[in-house]
Amino acid sequence: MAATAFHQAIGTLQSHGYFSNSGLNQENGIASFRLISKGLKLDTAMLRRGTYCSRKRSFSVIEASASQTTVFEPVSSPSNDSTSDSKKKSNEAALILIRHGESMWNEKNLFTGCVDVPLTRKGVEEAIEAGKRISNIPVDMIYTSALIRAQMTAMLAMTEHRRKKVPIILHNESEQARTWSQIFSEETKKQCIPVITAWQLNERMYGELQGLNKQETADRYGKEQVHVWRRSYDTPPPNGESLEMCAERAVAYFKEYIEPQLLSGKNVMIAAHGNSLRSIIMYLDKLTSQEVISLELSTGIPMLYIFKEGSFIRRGSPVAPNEAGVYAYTKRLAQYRQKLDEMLQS
Ligand SMILES: O=C(O)[C@H](O)COP(=O)(O)O
Repeated sequence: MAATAFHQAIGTLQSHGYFSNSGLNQENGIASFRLISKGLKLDTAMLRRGTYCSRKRSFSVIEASASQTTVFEPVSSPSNDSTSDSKKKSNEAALILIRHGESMWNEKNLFTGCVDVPLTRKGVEEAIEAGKRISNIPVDMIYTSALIRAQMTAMLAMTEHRRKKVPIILHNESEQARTWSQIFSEETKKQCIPVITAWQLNERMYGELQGLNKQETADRYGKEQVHVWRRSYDTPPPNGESLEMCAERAVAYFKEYIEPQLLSGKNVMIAAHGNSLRSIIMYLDKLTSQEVISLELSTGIPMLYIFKEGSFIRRGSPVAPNEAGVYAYTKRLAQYRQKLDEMLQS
């Protein structure tokens, strides 16, 4: 039955000119075809037999691909529901930065860098505690590195958010990943927060120090030399990245992809790493290469910035979900908190 319906759907699409002459190549129940739709040449879409049999669903798959949308458009929170461009420019937006919770190699005091290690139980608890602290602050989009310790931190923190939107990691690594992760309910999409993973936000690559014990390394090379490798701006560890080299990818990504979202009024959380975040904070706070040496970030502590008219105002770390100070920072945060209270009391 599914096969027949599948062929009917494909036939319908074919009759509407959705296919080029390449036709269909059906193996193992997978039909791969080139789509020519609405003048847009679409990448080959992979459809699994029986999943997209209904004609409507096939069109929705194509429309989604045609518009090249991500899985869903982030819905702006009450605090920034303005639409006109001029209002967007005056929008405030909250930016939350959070270094991942304690990792298993933090616990062992090993240099980690780009090695993909998970959180410890303490790191999980730190992430949940961080979520409590930001539970009343609006989050419309989440960016994490490609490393699991940052992704775990973001997802665990959001379990504590009072808005109860569902963070969903976007999969754009292939057309199939994009197609197979489609959401077919507009209402459900509104209850989701897109999570974008970016290697550019990965921890600085620690080169030949990765996996070495930090104390043993200091004993071997000297405390001063290790401090220079760990905290200086332009001195890389052996065959690794300096903070400057890390900034060249992390800050560039922030400026190109994250800052435009803030400018449009989207509230953003970034879950990343000690050094990739140091490089971003150096940009936000306009620190010199001398000042950044003393910048240290603890694991799992959220930091709040308010982005307004192109400037970043550092607001420190909310120490509690009901900390009055957090909501005194801007009217919009106070309004959002009030709407949350009303929504949860109704
Ligand atoms: O990569 C690591 O080892 C940690 O994430 C940060 O290490 P650091 O505090 O030595 O920069």
